[in-house]
Amino acid sequence: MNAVGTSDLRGVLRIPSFRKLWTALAVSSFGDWLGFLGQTALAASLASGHTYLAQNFSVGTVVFVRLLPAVTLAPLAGALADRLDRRLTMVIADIGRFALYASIPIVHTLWWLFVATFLIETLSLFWIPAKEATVPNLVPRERMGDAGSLNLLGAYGTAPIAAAVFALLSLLTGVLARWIPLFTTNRVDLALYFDAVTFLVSAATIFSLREISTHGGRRRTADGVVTHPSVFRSIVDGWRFMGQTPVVRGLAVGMLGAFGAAGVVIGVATIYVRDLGGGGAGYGMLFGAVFLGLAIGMFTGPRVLRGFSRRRLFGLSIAAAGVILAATALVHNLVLVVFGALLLGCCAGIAWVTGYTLLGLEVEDATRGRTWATLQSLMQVDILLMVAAGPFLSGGIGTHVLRIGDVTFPVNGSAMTLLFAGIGALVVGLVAYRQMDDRDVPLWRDFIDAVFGWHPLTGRGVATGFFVAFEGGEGAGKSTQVELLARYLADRGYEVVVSREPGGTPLGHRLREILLDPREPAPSPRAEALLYAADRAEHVAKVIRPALARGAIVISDRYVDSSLAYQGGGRDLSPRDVEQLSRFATSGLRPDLTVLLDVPPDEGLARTGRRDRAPDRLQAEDAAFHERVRNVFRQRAEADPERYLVIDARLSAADIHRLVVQRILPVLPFPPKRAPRDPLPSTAGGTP
Ligand SMILES: Nc1ncnc2c1ncn2[C@@H]1O[C@H](COP(=O)(O)OP(=O)(O)OP(=O)(O)O)[C@@H](O)[C@H]1O
Ligand SMILES: Cc1cn([C@H]2C[C@H](O)[C@@H](COP(=O)(O)O)O2)c(=O)[nH]c1=O
Repeated sequence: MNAVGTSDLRGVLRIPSFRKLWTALAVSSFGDWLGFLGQTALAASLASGHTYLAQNFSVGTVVFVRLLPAVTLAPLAGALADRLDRRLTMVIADIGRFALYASIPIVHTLWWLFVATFLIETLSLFWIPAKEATVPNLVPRERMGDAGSLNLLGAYGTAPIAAAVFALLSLLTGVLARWIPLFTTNRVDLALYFDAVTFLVSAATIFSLREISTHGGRRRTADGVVTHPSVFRSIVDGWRFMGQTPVVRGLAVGMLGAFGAAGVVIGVATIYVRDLGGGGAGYGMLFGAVFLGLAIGMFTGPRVLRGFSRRRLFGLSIAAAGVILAATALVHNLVLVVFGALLLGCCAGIAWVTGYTLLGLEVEDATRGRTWATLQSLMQVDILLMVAAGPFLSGGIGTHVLRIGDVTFPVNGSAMTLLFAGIGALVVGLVAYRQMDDRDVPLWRDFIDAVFGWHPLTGRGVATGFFVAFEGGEGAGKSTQVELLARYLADRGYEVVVSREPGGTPLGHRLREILLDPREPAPSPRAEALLYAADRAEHVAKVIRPALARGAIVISDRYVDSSLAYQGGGRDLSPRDVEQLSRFATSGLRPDLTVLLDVPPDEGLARTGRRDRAPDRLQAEDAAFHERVRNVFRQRAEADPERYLVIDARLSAADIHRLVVQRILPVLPFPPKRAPRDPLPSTAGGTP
């Protein structure tokens, strides 16, 4: 899976498991769009003998019941999806949707159409979070942006195809009706049967995908026992998790703000174009420009700004969309407005694909489904409210003329509403930016680095670097492997910075003595956690971030996971407290890869015992302590396989080194700055 080298979308599709999942997504999204067209057409046709109002009402009711499950049941479905076997959930949801779609033309009544539509959408609520939570398990971390773009293509690019197929099937039905009387009475039956089959195809594709994780948000206690939190507990956790994690909070604020503004735009766009003197064509052009901009933003934005911090990009693109929307609202010229709509769509596209990618990368596997579902339901309520509120506000403001001297300016409610929406998006974007900012590098420098690949003052390359942490119990062989890897990469021309915790800085060196020297008075567990955090804060600020900003590879002997394992597991402090402390110390900096050297504690301790110095404070802890430490390390790695490489540390040092090199080489995001000292060995990871 890691061997995908190029950055194009086809590269992601070369990952067989992701290709299958994507095929299922595209087929079932196609089915969704086709189903929407079929359901609304059938609703109109079943009410065709009634008044014009009744026909509208029945179509409106279908749309309403389609949205209802997402608004009311999404968090519950997300929480359940995290607890269920993902593959089975998707297969059952697809088979259910097949049966329900096929039943609609058979039962052929309005009430069953409503009930079946509700049930179909409820099943989709289980399918979507299971799929969302699966993607990061199949795609390497650095390809998540491409995977997000492809998923969007699968989800929305199938809409026009579905519309074309629907039109073709309607024509075909017209022809068939000459011979088969069944098709005379109803012209959408064939489309609905065809649609049902698409879900069977999706079910079969998912069924063959063995790589999908079968676990959900199961919790393990320190001794490895699996426990199941209640559904209620899962939902409460999901809400609390969203509120307490700055990145997810920033994501939620940004997405809700952006969708709210989009809802307002959708609500008042028709009136706005009419106010500008445009007709249907102008309206079409405006929407075409937004969608074209969205596509451009989604596909080119993440590539052009590849080195730019995703967290920064998310808030900034929303803020930029807000500025463009507000400026567009003040321009009374349809051509300029269409141009503004293109730029607006571009920023919205970047924001969407970045937010989607961040959700996959920053939210833990166990809570990803529920976070996504909670966000989705909030966004749907948000957009519905705003679509309704937009025209209401616009109508309330009415139309006025502003006179300054001899010059007059039309002040219309629609434009004012767009102006407010733009200002709202700007504020929300800036709030999200502040919540999520993860870099000390000034924004302008980050931007120039990302766009041009160099910095005009320093002449150095893109400020991304690569960060590897080695973790494991006592005597696992971390220092040995850090040294081997550093030498290997430096020989290949990379700038490598080797460091360790505690003790990677002068301050850290003094803290290390206090923390580990058994002659020093033992700090209380909380004080110990704070001292490790202080060491880390200094290490990140003075060593790691500056090196990454230069584009170096940083290799650290221990990092955050050691605190979670030793203080959170060994000392039994609250893992959440330790995690928050670490996040504060690192301002969210996470390794690109963590290599966990897993060794039974007695074996590792025996290795350290061969040294001629006395055991330090933590080495001197009892066997149960070290067993808890090992369990936490293993649980963390198990929960996030994309970020971890777990190696049995009982292998020889040379074998371990070869495995590390094999994993790391394909994922390094940049070539070495200078030519290698030796030619590369023919097999990755030549024995040291
Ligand atoms: N794969 C290996 N197999 C056997 N012995 C090893 C292996 N790797 C390292 N060693 C030996 O084990 C001892 C501990 O190695 P090292 O210092 O690299 O581990 P460490 O994880 O950094 O230890 P600590 O946690 O105490 O800092 C050293 O004597 C080293 O030579
Ligand atoms: C970073 C970190 C370390 N520890 C412990 C783990 C080890 O016992 C020592 C470091 O010793 P080493 O020889 O350098 O491996 O410190 C910890 O308890 N918490 C931490 O965050």
